[in-house]
Amino acid sequence: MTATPAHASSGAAIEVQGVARSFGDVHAVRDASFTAHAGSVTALIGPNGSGKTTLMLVLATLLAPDAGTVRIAGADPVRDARAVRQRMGWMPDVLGSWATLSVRQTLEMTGRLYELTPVQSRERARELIELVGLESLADQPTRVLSRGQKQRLSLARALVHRPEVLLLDEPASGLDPAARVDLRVLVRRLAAEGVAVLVSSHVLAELDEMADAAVYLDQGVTASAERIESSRAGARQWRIRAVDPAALSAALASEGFESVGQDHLGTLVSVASETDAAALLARLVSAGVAVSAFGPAVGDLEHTFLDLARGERPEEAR
Ligand SMILES: Nc1ncnc2c1ncn2[C@@H]1O[C@H](COP(=O)(O)OP(=O)(O)OP(=O)(O)O)[C@@H](O)[C@H]1O
Repeated sequence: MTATPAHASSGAAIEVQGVARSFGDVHAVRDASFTAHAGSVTALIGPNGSGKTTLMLVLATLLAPDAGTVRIAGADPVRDARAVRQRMGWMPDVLGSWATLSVRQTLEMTGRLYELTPVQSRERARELIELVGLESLADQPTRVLSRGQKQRLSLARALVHRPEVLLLDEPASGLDPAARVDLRVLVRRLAAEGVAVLVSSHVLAELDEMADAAVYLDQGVTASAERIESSRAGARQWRIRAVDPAALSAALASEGFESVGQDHLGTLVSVASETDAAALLARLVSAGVAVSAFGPAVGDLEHTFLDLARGERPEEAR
Protein backbone atom coordinates (compact mmCIF):
# COMPACT_ATOMS: atom_id res chain seq x y z
CA MET A 1 0.00 0.00 0.00
CA THR A 2 1.00 3.61 -0.22
CA ALA A 3 0.94 6.09 2.62
CA THR A 4 1.28 9.04 0.29
CA PRO A 5 -0.51 12.07 1.73
CA ALA A 6 -3.31 13.64 -0.22
CA HIS A 7 -1.75 17.09 -0.11
CA ALA A 8 2.00 16.44 -0.03
CA SER A 9 3.85 19.74 -0.09
CA SER A 10 7.22 21.13 0.84
CA GLY A 11 8.21 23.79 3.35
CA ALA A 12 6.84 24.57 6.77
CA ALA A 13 3.96 22.24 7.57
CA ILE A 14 3.65 23.15 11.25
CA GLU A 15 4.25 26.74 12.31
CA VAL A 16 3.92 27.67 15.96
CA GLN A 17 4.61 31.22 17.15
CA GLY A 18 4.36 32.44 20.74
CA VAL A 19 1.72 29.92 21.79
CA ALA A 20 0.45 29.95 25.38
CA ARG A 21 -2.25 27.94 27.11
CA SER A 22 -3.17 27.89 30.81
CA PHE A 23 -5.58 25.85 32.90
CA GLY A 24 -6.56 28.27 35.66
CA ASP A 25 -3.32 29.04 37.49
CA VAL A 26 -1.36 26.31 35.72
CA HIS A 27 0.62 27.73 32.79
CA ALA A 28 0.94 24.49 30.85
CA VAL A 29 2.40 26.16 27.73
CA ARG A 30 3.87 29.63 28.24
CA ASP A 31 5.76 30.50 25.08
CA ALA A 32 6.18 27.88 22.37
CA SER A 33 7.61 28.66 18.94
CA PHE A 34 8.91 26.26 16.32
CA THR A 35 8.57 25.16 12.73
CA ALA A 36 8.36 21.59 11.45
CA HIS A 37 8.83 20.75 7.80
CA ALA A 38 7.17 18.47 5.30
CA GLY A 39 9.17 15.32 4.70
CA SER A 40 10.86 15.37 8.08
CA VAL A 41 10.39 13.94 11.55
CA THR A 42 10.55 16.44 14.39
CA ALA A 43 10.93 15.25 17.98
CA LEU A 44 9.04 17.06 20.75
CA ILE A 45 11.08 16.58 23.89
CA GLY A 46 10.50 17.68 27.45
CA PRO A 47 10.24 16.41 31.01
CA ASN A 48 6.95 15.24 32.54
CA GLY A 49 4.50 18.10 32.80
CA SER A 50 6.46 20.37 30.44
CA GLY A 51 3.42 20.93 28.21
CA LYS A 52 3.96 18.50 25.33
CA THR A 53 0.46 17.02 25.33
CA THR A 54 -1.13 20.43 25.81
CA LEU A 55 0.81 21.77 22.83
CA MET A 56 -0.14 18.73 20.73
CA LEU A 57 -3.81 19.24 21.63
CA VAL A 58 -3.58 22.85 20.45
CA LEU A 59 -2.06 21.71 17.14
CA ALA A 60 -4.74 19.02 16.82
CA THR A 61 -7.55 21.65 17.09
CA LEU A 62 -8.69 20.16 20.41
CA LEU A 63 -7.62 23.07 22.65
CA ALA A 64 -7.71 26.76 21.77
CA PRO A 65 -4.51 28.64 22.62
CA ASP A 66 -4.76 31.70 24.89
CA ALA A 67 -2.15 33.48 22.78
CA GLY A 68 0.03 32.99 19.73
CA THR A 69 -0.54 31.65 16.23
CA VAL A 70 -0.53 28.14 14.78
CA ARG A 71 -0.65 27.01 11.17
CA ILE A 72 -1.04 23.36 10.19
CA ALA A 73 -0.46 22.89 6.46
CA GLY A 74 -1.27 26.59 6.13
CA ALA A 75 -4.59 26.42 8.04
CA ASP A 76 -5.44 27.93 11.41
CA PRO A 77 -6.68 25.34 13.95
CA VAL A 78 -8.80 27.96 15.73
CA ARG A 79 -10.52 29.58 12.75
CA ASP A 80 -10.49 26.66 10.37
CA ALA A 81 -10.47 23.47 12.42
CA ARG A 82 -12.13 21.54 9.63
CA ALA A 83 -9.36 22.30 7.13
CA VAL A 84 -6.75 21.29 9.70
CA ARG A 85 -8.52 18.03 10.52
CA GLN A 86 -8.66 17.12 6.83
CA ARG A 87 -4.88 17.42 6.59
CA MET A 88 -3.71 16.32 10.03
CA GLY A 89 -3.65 12.90 11.69
CA TRP A 90 -3.59 12.73 15.47
CA MET A 91 -2.46 9.80 17.58
CA PRO A 92 -3.24 10.60 21.24
CA ASP A 93 -1.18 9.21 24.11
CA VAL A 94 -4.13 7.02 25.12
CA LEU A 95 -6.58 5.66 22.56
CA GLY A 96 -10.22 6.31 23.29
CA SER A 97 -11.92 3.60 21.24
CA TRP A 98 -15.40 2.26 20.72
CA ALA A 99 -15.09 -0.86 22.87
CA THR A 100 -17.71 -2.96 21.10
CA LEU A 101 -16.56 -2.24 17.54
CA SER A 102 -13.96 -4.47 15.96
CA VAL A 103 -10.61 -3.18 14.74
CA ARG A 104 -11.90 -3.28 11.18
CA GLN A 105 -15.19 -1.55 12.04
CA THR A 106 -13.29 1.15 13.94
CA LEU A 107 -11.18 1.95 10.91
CA GLU A 108 -14.12 1.76 8.51
CA MET A 109 -16.14 4.07 10.75
CA THR A 110 -13.22 6.49 10.94
CA GLY A 111 -12.98 6.44 7.15
CA ARG A 112 -16.68 7.30 6.92
CA LEU A 113 -16.19 10.17 9.37
CA TYR A 114 -13.48 11.45 7.03
CA GLU A 115 -16.01 11.25 4.19
CA LEU A 116 -14.58 8.25 2.38
CA THR A 117 -17.21 6.18 0.55
CA PRO A 118 -18.14 2.79 2.09
CA VAL A 119 -16.01 1.02 -0.54
CA GLN A 120 -13.03 3.33 0.05
CA SER A 121 -13.38 2.94 3.83
CA ARG A 122 -13.34 -0.85 3.57
CA GLU A 123 -10.32 -0.85 1.31
CA ARG A 124 -8.45 1.66 3.47
CA ALA A 125 -9.23 -0.33 6.64
CA ARG A 126 -7.84 -3.46 4.98
CA GLU A 127 -4.64 -1.67 3.95
CA LEU A 128 -4.09 -0.16 7.38
CA ILE A 129 -4.75 -3.41 9.27
CA GLU A 130 -2.01 -4.97 7.19
CA LEU A 131 0.27 -1.95 7.60
CA VAL A 132 0.18 -2.09 11.41
CA GLY A 133 0.11 -5.90 11.63
CA LEU A 134 -3.32 -6.38 13.22
CA GLU A 135 -4.63 -8.97 10.71
CA SER A 136 -5.21 -11.67 13.32
CA LEU A 137 -7.24 -9.28 15.49
CA ALA A 138 -9.09 -7.48 12.72
CA ASP A 139 -12.50 -8.82 13.68
CA GLN A 140 -12.04 -8.77 17.45
CA PRO A 141 -13.70 -6.06 19.53
CA THR A 142 -11.19 -3.34 20.44
CA ARG A 143 -11.71 -3.95 24.17
CA VAL A 144 -9.67 -7.17 23.93
CA LEU A 145 -6.60 -5.41 22.54
CA SER A 146 -3.46 -5.10 24.67
CA ARG A 147 -1.93 -1.66 25.20
CA GLY A 148 0.57 -2.15 22.39
CA GLN A 149 -2.12 -3.43 20.03
CA LYS A 150 -4.24 -0.39 20.87
CA GLN A 151 -1.28 1.81 19.98
CA ARG A 152 -1.12 0.16 16.56
CA LEU A 153 -4.83 0.71 16.03
CA SER A 154 -4.45 4.31 17.14
CA LEU A 155 -1.69 4.85 14.59
CA ALA A 156 -3.77 3.22 11.86
CA ARG A 157 -6.70 5.45 12.76
CA ALA A 158 -4.51 8.55 12.50
CA LEU A 159 -3.53 7.53 8.96
CA VAL A 160 -7.00 6.80 7.55
CA HIS A 161 -7.28 10.02 5.50
CA ARG A 162 -3.62 10.06 4.37
CA PRO A 163 -2.76 13.18 6.38
CA GLU A 164 0.10 15.44 5.36
CA VAL A 165 0.81 16.35 8.99
CA LEU A 166 1.00 13.61 11.60
CA LEU A 167 1.02 14.30 15.35
CA LEU A 168 2.14 11.32 17.45
CA ASP A 169 1.96 11.63 21.25
CA GLU A 170 4.10 8.91 22.86
CA PRO A 171 3.48 6.47 19.99
CA ALA A 172 5.96 3.85 21.19
CA SER A 173 4.62 3.47 24.70
CA GLY A 174 3.47 -0.09 25.24
CA LEU A 175 5.09 -1.37 22.06
CA ASP A 176 7.43 -4.35 22.21
CA PRO A 177 10.93 -4.00 20.69
CA ALA A 178 9.94 -5.44 17.30
CA ALA A 179 6.89 -3.19 17.09
CA ARG A 180 9.08 -0.18 17.95
CA VAL A 181 11.33 -0.98 15.04
CA ASP A 182 8.25 -1.30 12.79
CA LEU A 183 7.00 2.06 14.05
CA ARG A 184 10.34 3.70 13.30
CA VAL A 185 10.44 2.26 9.80
CA LEU A 186 6.86 3.37 9.13
CA VAL A 187 7.45 6.89 10.45
CA ARG A 188 10.57 7.27 8.30
CA ARG A 189 8.67 5.98 5.29
CA LEU A 190 5.85 8.46 5.82
CA ALA A 191 8.40 11.27 6.07
CA ALA A 192 10.07 10.05 2.87
CA GLU A 193 6.67 10.32 1.20
CA GLY A 194 6.37 13.96 2.25
CA VAL A 195 4.51 13.83 5.57
CA ALA A 196 5.55 16.23 8.36
CA VAL A 197 5.71 14.14 11.54
CA LEU A 198 5.83 15.61 15.04
CA VAL A 199 6.53 12.92 17.62
CA SER A 200 6.84 13.10 21.40
CA SER A 201 8.47 10.37 23.44
CA HIS A 202 10.31 9.92 26.70
CA VAL A 203 12.61 7.40 25.08
CA LEU A 204 15.19 9.74 23.65
CA ALA A 205 17.41 7.03 22.17
CA GLU A 206 14.43 6.01 20.09
CA LEU A 207 13.82 9.55 18.88
CA ASP A 208 17.53 9.86 18.08
CA GLU A 209 17.12 7.12 15.50
CA MET A 210 13.92 8.57 14.06
CA ALA A 211 14.06 12.35 14.14
CA ASP A 212 15.67 14.88 11.79
CA ALA A 213 15.05 17.81 14.13
CA ALA A 214 14.08 18.44 17.73
CA VAL A 215 12.01 20.91 19.71
CA TYR A 216 12.84 21.11 23.43
CA LEU A 217 10.06 22.19 25.74
CA ASP A 218 10.69 23.00 29.39
CA GLN A 219 8.07 24.44 31.72
CA GLY A 220 6.00 25.37 28.70
CA VAL A 221 8.78 27.28 26.91
CA THR A 222 10.64 26.10 23.80
CA ALA A 223 14.43 26.39 23.92
CA SER A 224 15.93 28.85 21.43
CA ALA A 225 18.16 27.66 18.58
CA GLU A 226 21.15 29.37 20.24
CA ARG A 227 20.63 27.57 23.55
CA ILE A 228 20.24 24.25 21.80
CA GLU A 229 23.42 24.80 19.79
CA SER A 230 25.45 25.71 22.85
CA SER A 231 24.14 22.66 24.71
CA ARG A 232 24.85 20.39 21.76
CA ALA A 233 28.37 21.73 21.40
CA GLY A 234 29.30 21.28 25.08
CA ALA A 235 31.72 18.62 26.32
CA ARG A 236 30.11 15.21 26.62
CA GLN A 237 30.84 11.85 28.09
CA TRP A 238 32.24 9.06 25.97
CA ARG A 239 32.26 5.44 27.02
CA ILE A 240 35.33 3.32 26.39
CA ARG A 241 35.63 -0.40 26.87
CA ALA A 242 38.87 -2.34 26.64
CA VAL A 243 39.81 -5.98 26.88
CA ASP A 244 42.16 -5.03 29.73
CA PRO A 245 40.50 -2.27 31.84
CA ALA A 246 43.70 -1.68 33.85
CA ALA A 247 45.69 -0.98 30.67
CA LEU A 248 42.95 1.44 29.57
CA SER A 249 43.07 3.30 32.92
CA ALA A 250 46.86 3.60 32.73
CA ALA A 251 46.75 4.88 29.13
CA LEU A 252 44.02 7.41 29.97
CA ALA A 253 46.03 8.65 32.96
CA SER A 254 49.14 9.10 30.84
CA GLU A 255 47.02 11.05 28.31
CA GLY A 256 45.88 13.34 31.12
CA PHE A 257 42.28 12.08 30.97
CA GLU A 258 40.57 11.44 34.23
CA SER A 259 37.83 8.85 34.25
CA VAL A 260 34.61 10.61 35.25
CA GLY A 261 32.85 7.36 35.97
CA GLN A 262 32.55 3.68 35.41
CA ASP A 263 29.48 1.63 34.59
CA HIS A 264 28.90 -1.99 33.66
CA LEU A 265 29.54 -1.11 30.00
CA GLY A 266 32.87 0.67 30.40
CA THR A 267 34.83 3.72 31.51
CA LEU A 268 33.39 7.22 31.08
CA VAL A 269 35.57 10.19 30.18
CA SER A 270 34.66 13.78 29.36
CA VAL A 271 35.69 14.80 25.83
CA ALA A 272 35.31 18.30 24.37
CA SER A 273 34.47 17.44 20.77
CA GLU A 274 34.10 14.65 18.24
CA THR A 275 37.52 15.54 16.79
CA ASP A 276 39.12 15.16 20.23
CA ALA A 277 37.35 11.82 20.67
CA ALA A 278 38.74 10.53 17.37
CA ALA A 279 42.25 11.65 18.33
CA LEU A 280 41.97 9.99 21.75
CA LEU A 281 40.87 6.71 20.17
CA ALA A 282 43.81 6.80 17.75
CA ARG A 283 46.27 7.42 20.61
CA LEU A 284 44.81 4.65 22.78
CA VAL A 285 45.06 2.15 19.94
CA SER A 286 48.62 3.19 19.06
CA ALA A 287 49.54 2.84 22.75
CA GLY A 288 48.53 -0.82 22.45
CA VAL A 289 45.22 -0.68 24.35
CA ALA A 290 42.81 -3.28 22.93
CA VAL A 291 39.71 -1.03 22.66
CA SER A 292 36.55 -3.05 22.08
CA ALA A 293 33.95 -0.26 22.22
CA PHE A 294 34.17 3.53 21.95
CA GLY A 295 31.25 5.95 21.56
CA PRO A 296 29.16 8.72 23.10
CA ALA A 297 27.67 7.57 26.41
CA VAL A 298 24.28 9.04 25.54
CA GLY A 299 22.68 10.00 22.24
CA ASP A 300 22.62 13.51 20.83
CA LEU A 301 19.07 14.32 21.95
CA GLU A 302 19.62 13.06 25.48
CA HIS A 303 22.87 14.97 25.86
CA THR A 304 21.23 18.20 24.69
CA PHE A 305 18.14 17.59 26.81
CA LEU A 306 20.17 16.96 29.98
CA ASP A 307 22.41 19.95 29.33
CA LEU A 308 19.41 22.25 28.80
CA ALA A 309 17.77 20.89 31.98
CA ARG A 310 20.98 21.57 33.94
CA GLY A 311 21.04 25.09 32.55
CA GLU A 312 17.62 25.73 34.10
CA ARG A 313 18.78 24.98 37.62
CA PRO A 314 20.29 27.50 40.01
CA GLU A 315 24.10 27.48 40.07
CA GLU A 316 24.38 25.80 43.50
CA ALA A 317 22.29 22.82 42.39
CA ARG A 318 24.47 22.02 39.36
N1 LIG B 1 -6.98 19.88 31.74
C1 LIG B 1 -6.06 20.31 32.60
N2 LIG B 1 -6.41 20.98 33.72
C2 LIG B 1 -5.47 21.44 34.58
N3 LIG B 1 -4.15 21.28 34.42
C3 LIG B 1 -3.73 20.61 33.33
C4 LIG B 1 -4.66 20.09 32.36
N4 LIG B 1 -3.95 19.48 31.38
C5 LIG B 1 -2.65 19.61 31.71
N5 LIG B 1 -2.51 20.28 32.88
C6 LIG B 1 -1.25 20.64 33.53
O1 LIG B 1 -0.44 21.29 32.57
C7 LIG B 1 0.92 20.89 32.70
C8 LIG B 1 1.42 20.31 31.39
O2 LIG B 1 0.76 19.08 31.16
P1 LIG B 1 1.00 18.21 29.84
O3 LIG B 1 0.13 17.01 29.95
O4 LIG B 1 0.85 19.09 28.66
O5 LIG B 1 2.54 17.81 30.01
P2 LIG B 1 3.41 16.71 29.23
O6 LIG B 1 4.69 17.37 28.86
O7 LIG B 1 2.61 16.10 28.14
O8 LIG B 1 3.65 15.65 30.39
P3 LIG B 1 4.02 14.08 30.32
O9 LIG B 1 5.38 13.97 29.75
O10 LIG B 1 3.98 13.67 31.76
O11 LIG B 1 2.96 13.41 29.48
C9 LIG B 1 0.98 19.93 33.88
O12 LIG B 1 1.34 20.66 35.02
C10 LIG B 1 -0.45 19.43 33.97
O13 LIG B 1 -0.77 19.09 35.31
